[in-house]
Amino acid sequence: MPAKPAPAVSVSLPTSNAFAALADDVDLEEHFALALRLVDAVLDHDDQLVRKLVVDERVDCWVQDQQGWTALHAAAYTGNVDHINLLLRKGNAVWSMPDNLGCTAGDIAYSMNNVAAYEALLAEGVRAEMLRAVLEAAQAGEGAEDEDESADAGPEDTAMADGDDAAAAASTSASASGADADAPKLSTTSDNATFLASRLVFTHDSAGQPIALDAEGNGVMMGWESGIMRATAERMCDAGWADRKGKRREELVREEDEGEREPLCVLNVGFGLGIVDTFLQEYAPTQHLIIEPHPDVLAFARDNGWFDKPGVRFYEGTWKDYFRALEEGKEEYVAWDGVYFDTYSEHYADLHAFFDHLPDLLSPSPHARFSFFHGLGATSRLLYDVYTTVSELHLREIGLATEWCEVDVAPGEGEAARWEATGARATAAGGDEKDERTKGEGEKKYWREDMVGRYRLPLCRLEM
Ligand SMILES: C[S@@+](CC[C@H](N)C(=O)[O-])C[C@H]1O[C@@H](n2cnc3c(N)ncnc32)[C@H](O)[C@@H]1O
Repeated sequence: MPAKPAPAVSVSLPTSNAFAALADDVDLEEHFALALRLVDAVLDHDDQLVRKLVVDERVDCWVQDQQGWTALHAAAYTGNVDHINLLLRKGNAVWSMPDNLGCTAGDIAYSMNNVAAYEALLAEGVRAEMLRAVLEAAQAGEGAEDEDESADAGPEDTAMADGDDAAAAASTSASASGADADAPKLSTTSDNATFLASRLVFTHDSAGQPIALDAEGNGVMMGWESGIMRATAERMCDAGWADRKGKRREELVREEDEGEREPLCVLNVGFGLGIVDTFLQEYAPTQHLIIEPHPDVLAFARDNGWFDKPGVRFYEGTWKDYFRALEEGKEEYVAWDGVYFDTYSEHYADLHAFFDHLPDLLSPSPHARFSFFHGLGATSRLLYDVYTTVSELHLREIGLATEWCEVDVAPGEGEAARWEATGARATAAGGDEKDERTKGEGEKKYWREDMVGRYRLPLCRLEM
């Protein structure tokens, strides 16, 4: 956990665009010296100087010292809520800025047990992210209007106008045609179209667990996530359908045909290694639809017999394609008793957009449940708490109540077996020796258990 910062002796000048906002006649060295003085003034509890620097001198509160601390980190460390509020309201402090160890101010407050400071930063994060969602939705709406106006445009032009899809589709077509050699390289982890166009490797980690790696060596799905997937399937299905477990499928079908039992229909978005689908199969669902667009994942599923399982059907496309197909009447609406969402290289805005379809997807059964993989902001306590709250608020807006259950990810297994998210140690257990992706040195963790604690499993139901 973070230590008290060493005195700020020097700072390297960032190359951020924020400098564009500074007038030419401002002496930058002096500007940064003042900003660092602010960090010290906060640590010294010097209220007068803090106010003078923020209000009168209009010091830039986002400037970081050598440890990456801003004045906001310092205020979180001392637990001074007045300073936090002043920096956020009157300064231009950024609530989510990480220090050199990846800790936000909120993470510092949490580690110091500064409860009021943590709550102030959490409230700021929630406010900021709710506002961001509204702005993004408005922007996407404007994009849709532009799309209508340019109905005669070619496919690339219309794709440009479609919010998140736009950037992805436009960049894919640009790189495929080689039209824009200077365009920034998109990552398989953050751009869905780039991910879907890249090759995957299915191998094993050092503990012999199956893993799927993307073209940059990042884990798309890891066997150690089985605990989360088992708990998810059980939480989604046990309340209404536990008595299907262990029964022969033919018997269940007969009982359904004779009206003695309700059918069970489940929808899973994102197949990965098919782990959650394997647990869902324990309930022998009447219908089990899997939405999956990646050709390598589909081939993996086919090779492992998933296309031959009774009741299982694949929709081979993205979930956005699926909703388009529903609208165009190419797919039939089904009332789903269980819906699970766990895709890759998408953003919170995508998950939020998926939420909006839930009232049309979920069956009226009192046992119908929705869940999603909640790895949102899982590198920081504050970010994880912010996204837990924001997703719950967004679900409430569309009439879903959320219950959170904490899950220990890999009980009984050593720390080394957890959160392995790359092919770093894959070769030991039979990974492909020739593939560079299984030979990495570093281990990129997308989850920091030390910061975040246990996994939070969301379980959502329509409020009747
Ligand atoms: C993390 S894995 C899912 C793991 C799965 N829950 C399991 O238990 O094995 C994510 C999956 O989502 C798929 N995916 C990525 N983008 C998608 C999209 N836009 N629509 C649907 N599926 C998507 C990926 O190809 C991948 O198979």
